[in-house]
This record gives sequence, C-alpha cells and structure tokens, in this order.
Amino acid sequence: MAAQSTLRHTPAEEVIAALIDKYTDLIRTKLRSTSRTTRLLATVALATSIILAGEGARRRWKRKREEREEGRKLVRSNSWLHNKDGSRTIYVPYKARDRTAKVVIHTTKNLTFQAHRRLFLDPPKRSGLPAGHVPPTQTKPGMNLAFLHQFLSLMHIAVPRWNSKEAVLLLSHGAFLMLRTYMSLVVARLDGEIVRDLIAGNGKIFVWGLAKWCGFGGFAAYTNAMIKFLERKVSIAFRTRLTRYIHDLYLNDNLNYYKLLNLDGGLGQQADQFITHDLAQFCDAAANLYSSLGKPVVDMCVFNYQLYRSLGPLAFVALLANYSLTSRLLKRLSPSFGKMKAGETKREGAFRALHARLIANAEEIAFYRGSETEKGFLNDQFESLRTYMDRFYLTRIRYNMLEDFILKYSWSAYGYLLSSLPVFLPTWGGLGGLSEQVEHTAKGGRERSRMKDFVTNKRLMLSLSEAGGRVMYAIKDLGALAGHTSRVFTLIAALHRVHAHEYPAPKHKRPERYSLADVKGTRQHNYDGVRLENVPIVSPAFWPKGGNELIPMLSMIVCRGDHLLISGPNGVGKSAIARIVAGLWPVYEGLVSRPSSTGQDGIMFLPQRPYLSIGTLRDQVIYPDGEADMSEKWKSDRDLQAVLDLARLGYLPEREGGWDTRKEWKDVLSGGEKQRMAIARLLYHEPQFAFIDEGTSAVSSDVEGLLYDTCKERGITLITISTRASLKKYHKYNLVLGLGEDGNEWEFQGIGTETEKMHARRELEILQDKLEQVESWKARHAEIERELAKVWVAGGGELPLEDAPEDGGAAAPAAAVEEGVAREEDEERGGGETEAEETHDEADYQEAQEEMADETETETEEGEAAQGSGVIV
Ligand SMILES: Nc1ncnc2c1ncn2[C@@H]1O[C@H](COP(=O)(O)OP(=O)(O)OP(=O)(O)O)[C@@H](O)[C@H]1O
Repeated sequence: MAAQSTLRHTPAEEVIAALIDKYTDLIRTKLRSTSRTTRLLATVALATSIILAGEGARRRWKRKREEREEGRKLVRSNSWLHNKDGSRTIYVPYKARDRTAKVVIHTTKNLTFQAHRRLFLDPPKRSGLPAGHVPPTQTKPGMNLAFLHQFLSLMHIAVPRWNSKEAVLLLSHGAFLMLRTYMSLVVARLDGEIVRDLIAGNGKIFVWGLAKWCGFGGFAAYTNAMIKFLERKVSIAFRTRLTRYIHDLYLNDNLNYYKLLNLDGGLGQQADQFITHDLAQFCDAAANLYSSLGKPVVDMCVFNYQLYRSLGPLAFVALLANYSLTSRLLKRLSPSFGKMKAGETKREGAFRALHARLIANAEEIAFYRGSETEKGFLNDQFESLRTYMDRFYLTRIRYNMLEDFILKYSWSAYGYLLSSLPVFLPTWGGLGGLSEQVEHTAKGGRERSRMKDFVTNKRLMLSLSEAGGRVMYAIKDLGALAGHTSRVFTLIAALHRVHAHEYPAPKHKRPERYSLADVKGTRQHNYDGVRLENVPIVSPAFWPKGGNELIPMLSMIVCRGDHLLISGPNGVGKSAIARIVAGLWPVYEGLVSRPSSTGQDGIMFLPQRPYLSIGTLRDQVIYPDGEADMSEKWKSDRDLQAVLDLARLGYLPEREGGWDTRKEWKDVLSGGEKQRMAIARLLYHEPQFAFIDEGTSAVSSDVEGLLYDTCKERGITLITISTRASLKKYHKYNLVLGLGEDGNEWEFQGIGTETEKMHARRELEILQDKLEQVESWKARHAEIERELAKVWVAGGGELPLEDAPEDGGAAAPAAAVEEGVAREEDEERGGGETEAEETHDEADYQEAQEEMADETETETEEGEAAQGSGVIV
C-alpha cells in the first residue's frame, strides 16, 4: 500500500456532542441533589458577583477615560511620567487624533550592561574577534564563528528571557510554521486522492475530496497570513528591545552620544545610520531567517522522511547526495554577500549623512552660495554608492541565474527520476515498490494506485525542492544577515566601550601621552565651586592616538560670588576648560571639582552655539526640563513670562502666538534672540554656577550689561568665556590664556585689585611718556620728509620746498621720494621691475604711513580710556 493518510479520526462534532451531554448530565444531577438554601445562596452569590463585576467595569472605564485625558495632555506638552521603579510612562498618538496609547518603558539596569559587556568587549578567542577592537577589522562579515558569536550576543538582548514577549512570539511563529508543514503533507495526500477518485470515476467521493480541499485551503490561507503577521511582529519586537537598549546606552549621564563621536571615533560620524537603518535591517533579516531557514529545514526533514517511506532508501540516499553536492557547489560559487551588504549600507549612510548636513546648514551654505560645491560632494558620494551597487547587483545576477537553474530545474528533473524508482525498480522503491508487487484485483487498480502515488510523491518532491531552494536562498540571506549583524554588533560594542571607558593600552608599547588608555585624573562632585588642580588642558584625539596639549597645567578655584572671565585668543583652549568641567573631555591628570547636579542648585553650561530644541515656545525656556518637571518645580507660565522679560524677550509669546506654539525655533529666532533665550533658560533654572561661552557676543552692549546684572542679582556665579575685554567689568577675576611665546601660559588676575591697579598705573605711565614724545616725533617726521625731498631733487629737477605739503603726511612728496628711491634701486639692479611691483611698493608705503598714524591714535585713545575707566584705575 502506498503512503496512507493518517488523518482519519472520530468526527469532531461527535466528540463535542458527547462532551456536552456528559457535562450537562453532571450539572443536572448535581443541581437536583442540592438543598433550597444552597440554591438561594448560590443565586445571591451570582447576583453579587454580577453587581461587583458591573462596578468593576464602571471603575475601569472611568480610569481609562482619565488616563486618556492625561495621555492627551502629556502628548500635547511633549512630556511623560516618571514612575517609582525608574521606568517612564509615555503616551503616543494612536489611530485617531485624540487617542493615545500608553507605553511603559523600563530603563536597562547598569547591572545588565555590565553582564553584557563581556560578550561585546571580550569575545571568546575561538570566534576570531579581537578583544576591545571596534570595528572588528580582522574579521570580514560572513558565515563564520565570529558571526555566530555576534548573532547570539544580539539575540541575548533581543530575547532576554524564555518567558519574554519575544520568546512567546517566536514560539507561536514556530507553531504556525509547523502547522503549515503539516498542511503541506495533508494537501499532498489529498491531491493524490482527488486524482485517484477522478480517474476511478467515483463522483461522490470526488466531491467530498473537493470539499475537504476547500476547507483545508481556507485554513492554510489563515496559517500563511498568521506566519507573515507573526514574522513582522517578531521583527518589531526585536527592534523595540534593541532600540531601547541602545538608547539607554547611548543617551545617559555618561554622555556617550558625545564621546562616541568626539573621543571614540569607532563609528565615524554615522551613529544615526547604525541606530536607524542598520538596526531595522538586522531585525527584518533575523525575523525572516527564522521562517526562511527554520521552516524549510523542518520541511526538508519531514518530506524526506515521507519520501523515504514511499520511495525507499535508494531515493533517500540520492536526495541527500543531491543536497550535499548542491550546497557545496553554491557555497563555492557564492560571493561574499555579507561583506558586500555591509559595504553598501556604509555608503548609503555616508550619502544620507551628507544630505542631513545640507539640511542642518542650509542657511550658511545659501549665504556662501555653496550649492555647487555641496552638489559636488553629494554627487561624488552618490557615484561611489552607485558604482558599488552596480558591481554588487552584477555579481548577484550571475549567482542568481546559476542558483535558479540548479534549484528549480535540475532539482525537478531529479525529482521525476526519483519518483519513477518504484515503477522501474520496485525492489528498491519503498512502499511504492511494494504496491507495485501486490496483485491488484480491480480493473485498472495498478494504474490508479500508480497515479495517486506519483501525484503525491511529485507534490512532496516539489515541496521538498521548494524547501531546499529556500534553504539555499536562505544561505544568501544569511550572508546579508551577517553584514547587518556585524554593523549592529559594532555599534553596541562601541557603546559599551565608551560607557565602560575600556580602552586597553596597545600591546608591546607604551600608550601615547594623553591617550584614552591612560586617563589618570580625578573628578570630584558635590563641591561648592569649580576647582581645577594641576589639570592639563588637552584636546582629545581618537583612541589609540594621544591628545593635543593646549595648556600644560592649569590650577584655579572659583567660589560662590567670584565671577570669572576666561579670556584669550581664539583656539587657545577657553571652551576646552568648560568641556573638561562638564565631563565631555577626560581629566588626564590632576583634580577637577564641581557641583554635582546640572541645572537648579548646581551648575549649568551655556554652549557657544545656542541650542533650540523641538517643541513649544515653553519648551525652549525650560529646556532640558519638560512640562511635567516644570509643574513639579511649581513654576507657571507667568514665571516664564517674567524670565523672558528679564532676558528682554518678553514680546515673544505674543508675537509667536502663545506658549504652545510649535516652530522650528532655530530658524525663527535671530542670533541675538537665541543667545537671550539661553540666558532666559539660565534664569529659569537659577543654578549656583554657570559657564557662559560667548553667550552674549551677538547681544547689544546695553542689553548685555543688563543681562549680566540680572544673573548676578539672582545669585548665579558666572564663569564667562570670551575674547571681549569689555566684559571685564562684570567679573571679579580674569583668567588670561594664551600668554608666553608658545601661547600656552596663563595668568589668574584679580580685576580691580591693588596688583591690577599698579599694573594699569605702570602701563598708563608708559603711555603718557609716549604721548609726550608725540610732538617731537611729528617734528622729526617733517624733518625727515624735507631731507628726503632734497634727495629726490638732487636726483632729478628742483622741488621748491614750499610745494611740499606742510601736514607732514603728504602723498605727493612721498610718491616722489619713493619714485626716486625706486629709480635708484632700479639703476642698481640694472632696471627691470614691473609697474605692478611699483604700485605694490607704493601701497606698502601708504600702509606704513597709515599704521604710524593709527598707532599714534590708538596710543592716545588707550591712554584716555585708561584714564577714564573706573574699573582698571
Ligand atoms: N572635539 C574636538 N576634538 C578635538 N579637538 C578639538 C575639539 N574641539 C575643539 N578642539 C580643538 O581644541 C582647541 C581649543 O578649542 P576651544 O574650543 O577650547 O578654543 P577657544 O579658546 O574656546 O576658541 P574660540 O575663542 O575660538 O572659541 C582648538 O585648537 C580646537 O581645534
């Protein structure tokens, strides 16, 4: 007998009817045997539970309504709720405009990061991944042990527990995949039976077969839809888990988002591409792999077993030999898809990053009319992407042709050959061969049986070839997955490295001075002031290179009320001090002390480039607080208005249409307004100390003074970074950088102290001495000119002395003198200077004259200023 259907069970309706009858009888018997009191009590209990359930439903509905209301409010104000366990509850717009969905986001614990660090920074030697290296240069993305390690490490994050949501989704997905395999088997048999009944002319059974076919078809369609749905769900669940993990590692108090770009450099400037695009691709590929590889592998086992039963061991061995041969051939001819995919993604990222740059700097580029240059950059980058993709797809098409031919056509031919085994070699043909040897009593019975077996086997063979093809295609997908896995692994490894500050010293040689592997300084928080003790100011370089020393050692203390101005030329390291105190740059040596918190009662930093966040006008003033934080601090819109008034921006709410207006604020506010907004933020937060880095450079000087006075009145100790000496008057001390021959020396001066007064007095005396000499210089100047005029006249015609202008700065004699000198020089050199050179000399002379006049003027002004200034003298 050929492969028989094993699906014939007791009809389902009969089983269900028997169950219903059994339990109805049981309940009826029980009820009959109970007393009246029991029945009464049961009725009361039932009524009470109905009432309680109703009340519960009402309360639930009310709670839901309140929650919805709160959700709408929080969405409007860009805010969220902090829960006691450290998680956050956020509301996101959902479906209709006024509906929100509540999401609770748990922050990943530091302990979890510590546990995972080993996987990413200290991979097993067997995997071939070098420890601590990002990106792992020594391993190409491909199907190797490194890929296995990377994939399992990521899965460790994506599926954290066996009872997690992701695990349940994977299990359900797996169950549906198995169900589809089972359905394929059933359909194959049903196909054979229908053909057999058709040939036998058995109408009734044929129609019943068709009905069963339709029933199974409906169920199979549902199964297929569920498989696709669950695959997407798995992908989204992986992405959610990994994105939250990465965000927790990327955006935390350790400022990893800054350090990754400015100190580590392991990912270049493309962290956004890694987090958005690469991660999504990885999750899609990983979720798809489960159905594109897991399912066909199961299919192949099941179908192979079925074919082994129907066609015998010979066919089975032949099938196995075929797989082995094909997979070896394809593997050998297959290009490195993983590496190619990773390369493509990298180029895509670079292209996108250039576009993002263009958008971010549109105004500056437009002013410079830099569109041609920018277009050049963009076109170059796109060309690099295009040529790479061309090459990639060309390689792919060759491989696809080969793969298609082998998997579709040669396998089908091979399948026909194997299906014929029971007919031509019955002794080797398994159950099919046995059926060939059995005597068939009915007329045409042998043919019908052959037909049924052939159709069933052919269908199985087709399904098998399809499954085998999918496995082979999946090997290609696996290559692409290896590329995505490598990118996501690199991202998380780099983040772990920055988070743990794990920079091993290079082997067999000492690390460079000021390398990230050699950070020895100490940071002290909770200090009531800002203190630097023997701290070198170093601009960092990407590991393992050493940083650039700007100032060898700096020591200073700023206590409450000691307003400090940090001044000096450009690029000398003024902002660098703020970066070190804020924790952006490392303290290579020495001690840095600062208040612990950032914001209220702590320290605040106003960066050189004012930052305006997305959100409402209110959000701009209270940044980085949200509206919920603002309510916690008992601040209202009226307080914000007062703050804006103090920052001379009181007109903004009315001009912009209220506090809830949302705009691209960086484009709406002028340069000075942006700086004043930063001061408004400072006044809102009212910290004890504030670093203001060129925070008023675009503000008019009258308003600047008012802003400084207001901040000081509010008790904020200001540490201003500026090149403008005019800001001295608002400070008590001045840290002057860029002194000395190399420009790396500094001086800490008190403003208005005895020493400074003495210093200024000495300077004044020098200037006065110089001023007294001005008259004698003027006389000497006139004398020299007269002498020079004589020299000219001696060389050419007579120039009457009275023709020379008396003001001492006359252009004509000067030109004449110059001409005479030039002629003399010409003669000495044998002539040969061009007209252009002569003009140049003339310009030089005039410049020198102007400089002399300027110098005299400046000296006079400085002397007057020094005399008039109430601060210095
Ligand atoms: N992220 C960075 N990585 C490496 N070097 C940097 C970085 N940022 C700045 N530098 C370098 O550090 C040096 C000091 O920079 P800093 O911003 O402190 O200058 P500054 O004194 O504030 O100048 P300015 O008056 O122009 O603002 C400069 O030479 C600069 O090129």
